[in-house]
Amino acid sequence: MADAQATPLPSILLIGCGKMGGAMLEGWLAEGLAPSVVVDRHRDTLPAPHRLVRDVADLPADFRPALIVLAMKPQKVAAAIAAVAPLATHAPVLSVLAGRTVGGLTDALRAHMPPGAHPVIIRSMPNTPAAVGEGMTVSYAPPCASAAQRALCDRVLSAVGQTAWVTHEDDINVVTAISGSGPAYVFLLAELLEQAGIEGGLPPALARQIARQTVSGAGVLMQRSGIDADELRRNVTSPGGTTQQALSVLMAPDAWPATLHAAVRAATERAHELAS
Ligand SMILES: NC(=O)c1ccc[n+]([C@@H]2O[C@H](COP(=O)([O-])OP(=O)(O)OC[C@H]3O[C@@H](n4cnc5c(N)ncnc54)[C@H](OP(=O)(O)O)[C@@H]3O)[C@@H](O)[C@H]2O)c1
Ligand code: PRO
Repeated sequence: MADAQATPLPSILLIGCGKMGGAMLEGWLAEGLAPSVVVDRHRDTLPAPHRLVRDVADLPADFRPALIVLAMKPQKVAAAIAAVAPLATHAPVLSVLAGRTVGGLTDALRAHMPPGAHPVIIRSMPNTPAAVGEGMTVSYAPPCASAAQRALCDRVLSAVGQTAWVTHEDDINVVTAISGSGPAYVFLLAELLEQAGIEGGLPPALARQIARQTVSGAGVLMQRSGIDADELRRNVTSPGGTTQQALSVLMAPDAWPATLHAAVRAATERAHELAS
């Protein structure tokens, strides 16, 4: 979260301002981003002094960002590489692309750089709660990244939530399957609870209200109390009561424990497949 004593947010080139790039940008704008440039085909407006362009071919010639953030779909990065390469000789590149490796991105950029030039790529996996300053971002910095470049990325990412670092790049794929994709699993839980309420005969508006507030209230309780999740679960579970009955279904070995582990494995494998 924002730290009043922290250094100001630097000037950024953000390429791709959709669900994830847009979520991070919300947080950065709220915290006073230095004059920056956003590249996106779909965004309509950006408050001054920031500049919005539709295509990397339209980057202002005078613009020298302190950090380049890649936030397009992994399959779309190739189209931006040639335009990014000249800027990446001066500024580190923070990639939030699922699966794409530091080595793959480095090779792609170097193909458009003078001989001997070496871009610095920091690979991060944020999540969309960044939009409200409650993100979780885990990053990997290769050995060629300086302490200052790493600190710069941490400053930018910690403006939109919590940060952590891993020392093995491969761990980012598991992180992707848990905290990167994880908000979707939680939102699915809210959807299913709402549907169950409607099927149980509740008015739809009430089913929606209780599902949403239960998911968000439980999250806030977990965060503020610092109590372990299993203890918080036991606090809800009266012996012989309703919760125990429900949990005997959900916690059966072939139910949530198996399903969630299989889901995380599937997402991790997909992150590996996207690697290049
Ligand atoms: N969504 C998440 O929860 C999440 C979490 C962690 C990481 N990520 C990563 O973040 C990246 C973006 O995901 P997203 O869900 O935010 O995708 P998204 O909503 O599709 O946003 C990407 C945006 O970038 C635009 N774009 C891509 N290349 C461009 C270019 N060369 N010039 C101008 N605009 C360009 C896209 O426009 P077009 O559609 O027209 O190309 C789109 O508006 C992915 O690599 C993903 O792995 C996402
Ligand atoms: N969204 C991206 C995906 O689904 C990466 C994590 C969350 O691939």
